[in-house]
Amino acid sequence: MNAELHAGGNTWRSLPAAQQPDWPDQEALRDVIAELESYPPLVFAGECDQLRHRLGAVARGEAFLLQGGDCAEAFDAVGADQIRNKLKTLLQMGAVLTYAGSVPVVKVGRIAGQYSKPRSKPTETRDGVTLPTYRGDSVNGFAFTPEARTPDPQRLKRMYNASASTLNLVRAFTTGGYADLRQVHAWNQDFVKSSPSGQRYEALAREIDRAMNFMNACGVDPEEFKTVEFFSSHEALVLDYESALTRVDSRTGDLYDVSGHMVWIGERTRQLDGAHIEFASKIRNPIGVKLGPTTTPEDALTLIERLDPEREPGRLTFITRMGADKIRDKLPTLVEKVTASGAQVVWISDPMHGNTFEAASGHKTRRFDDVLDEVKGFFEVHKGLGTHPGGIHVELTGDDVTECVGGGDEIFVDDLHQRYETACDPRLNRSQSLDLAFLVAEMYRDQ
Ligand SMILES: O=C[C@H](O)[C@H](O)COP(=O)(O)O
Ligand SMILES: C=C(OP(=O)(O)O)C(=O)O
Ligand SMILES: [Mn+2]
Repeated sequence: MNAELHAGGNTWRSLPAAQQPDWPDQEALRDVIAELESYPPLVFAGECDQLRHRLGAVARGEAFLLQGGDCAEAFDAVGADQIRNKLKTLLQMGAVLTYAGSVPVVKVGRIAGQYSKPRSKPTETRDGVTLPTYRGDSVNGFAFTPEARTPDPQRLKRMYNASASTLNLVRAFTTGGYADLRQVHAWNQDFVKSSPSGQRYEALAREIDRAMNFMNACGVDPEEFKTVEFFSSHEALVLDYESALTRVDSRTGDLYDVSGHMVWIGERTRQLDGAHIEFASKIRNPIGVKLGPTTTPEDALTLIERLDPEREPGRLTFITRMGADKIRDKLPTLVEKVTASGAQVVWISDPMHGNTFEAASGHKTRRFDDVLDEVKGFFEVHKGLGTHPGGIHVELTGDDVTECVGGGDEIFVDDLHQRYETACDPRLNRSQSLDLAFLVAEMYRDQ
C-alpha cells in the first residue's frame, strides 16, 4: 500500500465504520483492494476543484445545485438508453431551472458510482427464510438467494468498471454535442405529446429558442452552448472501495477520492467520531452530509469543524432530509446557528428520504405532494431567515416508471406494480421530475 496514502487516506481504519459489508473472505478483499489501488482515476483532482469552485458560487447565493439520479444504480442498467434518459431528464430540469428560475444551475448526477446502500435492517425475511439484506450491486445481488446475497468483494471491481463506462458515456454526451442547448427540443421529442409536463416543457423550449436566436443575432458565438458541465457524485459508503480510489494529487500533495467528483456521507453514517467523517475530512473533494430530523445544531457545527475547518465556500454541502412534516420545525435553528458561526455552507433539500412509506400493496413509495411540500418548507425557512436555498437532491430516473404516486400525469397507488423497477428507493419518473423542476423554478423566482 502506498505509504503516503496510508498516512492520510486510511486513518478511518481505527474507527467504528457503520454499514460496512460483512465480507466472508478477508484475503479476497485484500486482493481486490490492491488491484483497485492500481487502477487509473475515474475523475481528476482539478475537476473536483472546479466543482468546489462552482459550489462556492452556490454557497454565496449566485447559483443553484441540481443533484439527482438513481437511489441505487445497477450493473445491468449500464446501457446507453438508460444513461441517456437519466442525463436527458437532468438536462431538461437544468434548462427549466436556468430559464424559468433565472439562475445558473450546477448539474451533479447521482451517477457513475451510486452502487452501495445503507440499510435499516441487516437481514430480510421472506416466507420464513432469512438472508442478508441487499446492500447495493457493489456488495451483493438483489435476487433473494443465499448465493446472490453473500457479499462478494469482486463486485467492487465491477463497480469501478460500471462507473468508468457510465462516466465515459456521460462525458461523450455532455461534450460531444448531445447536450448542446440548441438540442433543447430534441431532448423532449419522445415525450411531448403524451404528457402535460412534456407540453409545458415544449413551450419553454420555444422561448429558449427565441432567446438563443436573439443572442445569435447579437453575435454571441453558438459554440458557447455546445457543451455542458456535468459532475458525478455518490454516497461514500464502502470505505474499502473509496480509500482504494483515493490518490495523492501530484500538483498539491493533497488527497482526492477519484471515484467521483463529489461524495456525500449518509444519514446513517455521519457519526462525528466514526470512520466516514474521518475519511471525508482527509480528502479535498467537495463533501455532502445528509442531515435528518435528529440533527442538533451542535452536530452541524462539529461537522463544519471536522470537514470545513478553513470555512471554504463550496467545500461542504448540507443535504437536509427532514420529512415534509418536520422541515419547518427542525431546519430554522440549524440554519440560524450555522449562519451565526460564520460558516458558508451550501444548503440543499433532499425531499425524498424523509417521506418514504409503504403502500398497502407492499411497495415502498413517496407522494409527489409530500416531496413538493418538503421543498416548499425548505424555501420558506430560507426566505424567513434571508439565507440561500441552494438546491435540490432528488432520486429520479429518465424512464417512465411507476414508483412514486401523484404528479401532473398522476400515478395512483394501484399503478405502482406496473413499472416498479427500483432496486432500493422509489424514484420520480421523468414527468414527475420535470413537474418538480417547474415548481421549484417558480419557488426560486418568488424568493
Ligand atoms: O436509499 C437509502 C436507504 O438505503 C434506504 O432508504 C434504506 O431503506 P430501507 O429502510 O429499506 O433499508
Ligand atoms: C441512503 C440515502 O439517503 P439517507 O442517507 O439520507 O437516508 C440515499 O441518498 O439514498
Ligand atoms: Mn435512497
